[in-house]
Amino acid sequence: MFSLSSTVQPQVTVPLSHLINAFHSPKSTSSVSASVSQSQHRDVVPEHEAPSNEPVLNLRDLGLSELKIGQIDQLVDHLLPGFCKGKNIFSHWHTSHVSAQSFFENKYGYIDVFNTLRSSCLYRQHSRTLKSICSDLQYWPVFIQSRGFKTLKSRTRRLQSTSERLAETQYIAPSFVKGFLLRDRGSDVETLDKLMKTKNIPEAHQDAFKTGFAEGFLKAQALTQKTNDSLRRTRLILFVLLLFGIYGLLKNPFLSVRFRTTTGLDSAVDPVQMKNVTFEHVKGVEEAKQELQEVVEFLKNPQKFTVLGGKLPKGILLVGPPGTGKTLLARAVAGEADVPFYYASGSEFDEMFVGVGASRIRNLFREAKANAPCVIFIDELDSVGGKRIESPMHPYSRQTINQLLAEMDGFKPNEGVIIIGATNFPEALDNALIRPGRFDMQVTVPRPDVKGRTEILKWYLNKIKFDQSVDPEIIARGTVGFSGAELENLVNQAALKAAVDGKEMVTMKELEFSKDKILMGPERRSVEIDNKNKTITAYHESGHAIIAYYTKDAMPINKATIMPRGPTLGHVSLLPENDRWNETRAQLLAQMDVSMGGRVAEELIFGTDHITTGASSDFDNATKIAKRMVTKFGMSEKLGVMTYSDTGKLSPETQSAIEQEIRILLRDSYERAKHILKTHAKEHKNLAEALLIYETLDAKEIQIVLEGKKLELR
Ligand SMILES: Nc1ncnc2c1ncn2[C@@H]1O[C@H](COP(=O)(O)OP(=O)(O)OP(=O)(O)O)[C@@H](O)[C@H]1O
Ligand SMILES: [Zn+2]
Repeated sequence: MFSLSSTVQPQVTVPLSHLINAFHSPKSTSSVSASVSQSQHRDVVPEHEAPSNEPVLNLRDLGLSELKIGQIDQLVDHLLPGFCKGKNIFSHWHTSHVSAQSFFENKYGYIDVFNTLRSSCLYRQHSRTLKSICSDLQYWPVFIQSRGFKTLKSRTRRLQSTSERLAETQYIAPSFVKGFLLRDRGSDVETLDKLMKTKNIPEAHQDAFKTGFAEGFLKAQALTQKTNDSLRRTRLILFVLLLFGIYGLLKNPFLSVRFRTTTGLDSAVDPVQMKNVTFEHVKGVEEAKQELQEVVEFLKNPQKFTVLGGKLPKGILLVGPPGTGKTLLARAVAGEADVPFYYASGSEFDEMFVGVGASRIRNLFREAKANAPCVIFIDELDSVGGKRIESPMHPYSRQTINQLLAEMDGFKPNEGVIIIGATNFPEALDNALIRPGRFDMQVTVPRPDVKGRTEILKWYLNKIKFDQSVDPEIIARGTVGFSGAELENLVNQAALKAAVDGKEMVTMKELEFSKDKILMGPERRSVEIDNKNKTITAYHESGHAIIAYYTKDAMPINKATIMPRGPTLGHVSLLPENDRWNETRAQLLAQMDVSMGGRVAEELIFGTDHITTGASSDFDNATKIAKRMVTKFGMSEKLGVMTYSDTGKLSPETQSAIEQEIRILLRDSYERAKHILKTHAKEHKNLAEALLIYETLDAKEIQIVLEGKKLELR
């Protein structure tokens, strides 16, 4: 039955919820008539509004929280004699709230405070759930004065026992799960009622039962607190992980490049130890290697050079076309001297953001100086050290180059830092960079000559399996103007071709094939060329070959083919015996004659009406040679030994004189070619027919055909 002592628990706020439970319990556990009376009562009460300025106090404030089981019963009995037996008050009177109260007052001589309390708080909004009412009544409106009593001792004991029990509960399930399970306090209160009813708990045990229930509630509260703590901890851990994640992403090479780009903080390049690259790896650039040898000596033993007070260059500028081995040489210098090698590309310093390029240069030099002796290599120096022109594309280039100049001035020549710069356009460099004290030593790295090309080809051929019949010199002769990188690529392509064809070794055929592919583009085997066009091409190409063969100063023939390749339908290749440093007038005229051979052949064999467009590039070539002979080489009697650079600015007379001379040279060449082809019409026909059968003929085969011998069938 109603018992305050059993519901009030020694904890600050909790007992109030249970107090509601206590108020609620007579209703739910009383007889049917009692509940009827209450429901009617509730019907009436809603019109009644409790005073809004009710003083509110919790049980602790009232001192009731410290009461032991049974003590509150006594207290209530004392204050309200007969209250505990007074259920008939609620059940027998079908009166309004006000009259019920005054009746009570008349009968007992004091106001029924509990009725007031019930009417103002509990039943004011009867449609609300028990749970919400419980939360409303965290505080108990009080109309009577009361004194509380507590002892420190009892309080300590209570706290102890609470924490002990809490600890027990914690091990049962994860705290956040408990938090969820125990959050619904309202339903707990309801459950207590039901439990009391359904379990038929004897009156003697009800106190203990309720105490236990209240303690459970306390644990739930403590667990909720614990859940909040653990959630906070989880959030903190997630935040720390997020920070780590962001840091990790920034360390990622791809993103860090972006990071560097925007901040320029970490721009120095890690040094690379270049032991495995030596001068032995760089072929065909003997002069450059000799010049760099003294730098290697200096890096190995700086004292030897400084004892006599001599100064070595701070900067060395490697000048040469792309792919000729400038980077390789710089690496070889570091490798020979066994010092760290710092690589930086000029374009890395070319930044849109102010100060970034300059700060990178600073970082690079700072690191290098700390690791001297060493080599700093700046590739594409022109992109950082170009002339300091104001350009919207490179707004801060001035700053960067100034920083580079300052850094180069900033260390003594004997500190052991050697800066090697490389460029394809030395003329584009800022003059301040190439004055003595900066890049004051220039080393030219030219395209390799035929000897150099042969060496480079041998070097790379030795890295693959090749047939003994391979003659690197022949390939070298046919690859005039190739750089080291292009020759390396040629050998590699030949190896790939051999692999595709299922061969065990690379032969001359694959090397020739890859040379033509690089020079003229890939073969177009799939192209269907009709017989008529094939025949025209065969006579056209044999025309070139016949002129080359029968002209004294023409280059030796290497090969003739009617296999379409790149934009051409066929071609004849000629090989100089050696790289030509100079060309004679006779050689130039011979080249023009060979070019004319194609068109002359078409005209002689098929007639003027059937000449084709296929000779246009031949004429281009011949015209260029004739023009240079007249305007540059002083090889025209009429115009004399004089150069004419900008023909557009010349007087009309001079212009027409130049034009006439070129015309005469070309016409004479055409006539000479015609004469040769008419003279060797038979050989011309034989060669064309052989080409139609074999598609490609090498130098030896051409010779056999032109000597009138039969070719062995392949
Ligand atoms: N003289 C050479 N001897 C051997 N290999 C060479 C030579 N020249 C070029 N190579 C090959 O070509 C590659 C590219 O050459 P490298 O990068 O040194 O040329 P580069 O002159 O620095 O070109 P760029 O001016 O384009 O930077 C080298 O790694 C090497 O494999
Ligand atoms: Zn031609």
